[in-house]
Amino acid sequence: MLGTQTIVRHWRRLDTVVRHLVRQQCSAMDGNRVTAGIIIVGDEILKGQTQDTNSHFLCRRLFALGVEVKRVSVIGDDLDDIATEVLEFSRNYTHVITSGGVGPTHDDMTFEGVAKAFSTSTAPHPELVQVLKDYFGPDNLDSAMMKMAQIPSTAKLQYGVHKTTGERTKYPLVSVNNVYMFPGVPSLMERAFVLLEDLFRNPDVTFHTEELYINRTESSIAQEIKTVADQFGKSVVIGSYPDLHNSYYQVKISLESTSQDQLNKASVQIKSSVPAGSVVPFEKDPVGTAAEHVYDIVNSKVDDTFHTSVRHAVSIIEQALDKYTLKDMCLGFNGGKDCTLLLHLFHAVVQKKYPDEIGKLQALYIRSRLPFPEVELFVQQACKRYNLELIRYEGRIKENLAALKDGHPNIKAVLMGTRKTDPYSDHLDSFSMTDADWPQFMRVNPILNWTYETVWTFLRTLCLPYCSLYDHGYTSLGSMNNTHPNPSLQIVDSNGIVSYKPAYQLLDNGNERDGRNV
Ligand SMILES: Cc1cc2nc3c(=O)[nH]c(=O)nc-3n(C[C@H](O)[C@H](O)[C@H](O)COP(=O)(O)OP(=O)(O)OC[C@H]3O[C@@H](n4cnc5c(N)ncnc54)[C@H](O)[C@@H]3O)c2cc1C
Ligand SMILES: [Co+2]
Ligand SMILES: [K+]
Ligand SMILES: [Mg+2]
Repeated sequence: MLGTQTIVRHWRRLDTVVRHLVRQQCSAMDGNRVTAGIIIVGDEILKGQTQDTNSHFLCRRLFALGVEVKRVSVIGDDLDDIATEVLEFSRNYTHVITSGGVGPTHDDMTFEGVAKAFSTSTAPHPELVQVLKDYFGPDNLDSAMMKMAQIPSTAKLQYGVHKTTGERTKYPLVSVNNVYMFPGVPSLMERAFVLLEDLFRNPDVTFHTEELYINRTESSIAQEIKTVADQFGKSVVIGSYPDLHNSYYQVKISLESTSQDQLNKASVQIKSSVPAGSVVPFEKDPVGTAAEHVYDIVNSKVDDTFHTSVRHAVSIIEQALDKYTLKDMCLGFNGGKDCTLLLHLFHAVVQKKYPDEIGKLQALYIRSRLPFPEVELFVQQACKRYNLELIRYEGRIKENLAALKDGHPNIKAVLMGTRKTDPYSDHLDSFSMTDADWPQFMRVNPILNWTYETVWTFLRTLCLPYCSLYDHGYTSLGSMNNTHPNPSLQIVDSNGIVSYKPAYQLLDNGNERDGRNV
């Protein structure tokens, strides 16, 4: 006798085989092609009041998923036009993606248009009604909003899944047959698409990609890149993206191909045609790879100043983590280069010690009287990047440390980016209690003996983001009223125009604080 489970198992296997055969058959018929048509819906686009950027976004993403976009159509908010276009696209392409016309106002007609294309009508979808209630709150739900739940009777709701958290999105996408109806607002459309893109992926096409980072202006290399792009034609798609605010490169060149071999050839070609030394190493995700890269340095056999400094700092942070829990500790963070590198080391050590559940690091930011907006912005960005719990005060350090004692009695130790060359710091040890007349905290100083040069070697070899002021000649940051670019970095061109070299080019360690009055 066969048990139920066995039958189910056999049935599943048979099902898999059948599916496989069907897929092979289909692939043979259409040569593994997955196609798409995009319909952009909106009067405002046809009138030139809004520029359509959604089709560009969709084309780029679909291409990367191995989907051939065959046609993009822009139509107005007209029921019959929508119905006609959707029906035709639906017959001709594997996937149809519409953008726009799914909102609550009278001119949003995509759902009705799609219903008409498939000879059905719209009706309130109970699950979507509930979603709308949860999303907007039952009190904010007027009849106009309820219109968004009026969808074709044969519609399906597609929920996206966040790739990192595995969480399901709150708001679903509506689809009928092979037609997927996205919102028109670019940020909403992009977010929804990214989470649902597996619906469209062509499993038979693999895209190989590479990115090259070049520290020259885009115009100075444009001709060389064009020559390579022309030579490889459609076999390697080459894109060029300037970045005006990156500390490491000026242009990102992206290469995409279905052939790894062709991709490699194009990459070699580009590297040999741009000026020597202009292709720079760049790490896109320094935070995610922090532990890996930091411990590579720690475990390497090299014994120069840089490696010894990193090794020593890591061991101090590890000792601190043996003595204190994450809740007992915070990092003194004011956006400067020293605590920026320390933040990275701290993150790396915690990532290594608790790989599964990296807790939130606490950071203490005592905002100065006149902070640079660049510093404020950088602190915000760092919080996001490293997922920091920011404790923020304003004014004098000593008074705010007293406030910290009251407000956060759990905090016993503060990691600090102090170096011996800082004022009043040459007597400090790796672990030093605050002075007797200060609120009592253990100051943990992992980088006391680091030199200016080592600080920059660390930041730059790990491609860490740092406050943009350092790229404009500032070498030490205080308040706006007492900090200037460092005079030894000044350059004056033949027209008398003054500019400053970046901080990491300062040669003499002795004059790091020359741009500060205090
Ligand atoms: C937690 C803490 C404890 C201190 N204890 C003492 C003490 O016992 N005796 C004493 O005389 N002075 C103490 N100070 C003041 C300290 O010595 C410096 O005056 C102050 O850090 C500014 O120094 P700087 O500009 O030379 O160095 P910076 O290079 O600006 O600062 C050194 C490091 O201090 C931390 N830090 C500096 N300013 C801030 C800020 N606004 N918010 C958060 N973190 C900051 C950062 O980790 C930074 O890397 C303390 C400061 C802090 C933040
Ligand atoms: Co700038
Ligand atoms: K740049
Ligand atoms: Mg400093």
